[in-house]
Amino acid sequence: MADETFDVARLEGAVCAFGVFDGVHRAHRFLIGQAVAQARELEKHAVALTFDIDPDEVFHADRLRKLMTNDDRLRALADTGVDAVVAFPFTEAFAGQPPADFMQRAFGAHVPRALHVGHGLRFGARASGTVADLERWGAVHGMEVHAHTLVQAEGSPISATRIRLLLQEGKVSEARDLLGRPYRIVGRVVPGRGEGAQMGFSTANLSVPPACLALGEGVYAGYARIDGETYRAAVSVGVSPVFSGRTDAVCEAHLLDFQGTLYGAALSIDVTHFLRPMIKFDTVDELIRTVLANIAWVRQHL
Ligand SMILES: Cc1cc2nc3c(=O)[nH]c(=O)nc-3n(C[C@H](O)[C@H](O)[C@H](O)COP(=O)(O)O)c2cc1C
Ligand SMILES: Nc1ncnc2c1ncn2[C@@H]1O[C@H](COP(=O)(O)OP(=O)(O)O)[C@@H](O)[C@H]1O
Repeated sequence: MADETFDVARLEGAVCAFGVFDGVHRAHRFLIGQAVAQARELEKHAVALTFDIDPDEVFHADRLRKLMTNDDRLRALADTGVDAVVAFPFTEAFAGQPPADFMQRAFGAHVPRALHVGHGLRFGARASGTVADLERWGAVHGMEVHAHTLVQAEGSPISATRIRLLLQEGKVSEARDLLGRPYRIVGRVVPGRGEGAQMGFSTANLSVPPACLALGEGVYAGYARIDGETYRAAVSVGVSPVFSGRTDAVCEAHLLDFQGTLYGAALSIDVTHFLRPMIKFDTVDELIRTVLANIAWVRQHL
């Protein structure tokens, strides 16, 4: 695991990969791999350089659908083979500077040896800074800039936006191909209406901020992790239409072979299969029969 002290002094002479890196998906990991390879060759530090929060949280909070929480993103970056992760504080004052000021503030005090970026990178006020700006600044200050074409899958670039669209449609296995790992839901278990147990299947209600639920409505299978233990799980995403008005849970999970209480626990679920859309059943009996059949499917296939 890399150093997570986020000390900007670590940029001095380092070979950096620079980006937001939501999802830390395959194209991100390729880019970071390029930086790590050059760092090893030059015997310099390899640094993943990012922001502490996703810029979209500041500028597009309304339509935000992140692939990862910021904590998970920083942890995943630390796990890519770099020596350190450096996160700039993403404030409007810092990120909203004209490109020239941004580069001076970001890199002026501790000039990196090289910066690896995606060729479409934008930064600074109104995202007006481009790779060409970085190259000009780099030429003056002794910082190489390597702009990479994004890794492609099935003829088009892998991007966080593309993965978000797949997830919104419930296409978890296509999303997994691009992410390089299953999509993960992270949340805390909160009390629900207390009716699940009577229906024959307890469900842990997960509190997940809408911005952190990129997955579309539907019923899924996956692996839930709690306190280092893994359980197979049947998961519903979206407010139950049968109980709409009486529940606001956006994610519920039944953990197979778990007994006990989960209230307050941090739960993560790696979602591996789409089972079916959410259904507005006419009767609760029909709902119970269908969910029990979904749970049986998970028992058999996972
Ligand atoms: C695997 C699974 C699938 C579900 N599918 C549906 C569904 O298709 N339609 C629906 O209205 N609710 C669905 N639910 C939600 C259940 O109705 C809900 O878990 C139940 O009402 C218990 O709620 P409570 O925990 O708040 O008491 C599903 C729940 C799970 C765990
Ligand atoms: N196998 C299980 N899967 C999920 N939650 C379980 C399981 N066994 C026990 N629980 C506990 O039961 C709670 C859910 O019970 P439930 O009757 O559905 O009420 P609630 O309305 O609080 O969701 C969970 O939050 C968890 O603490």
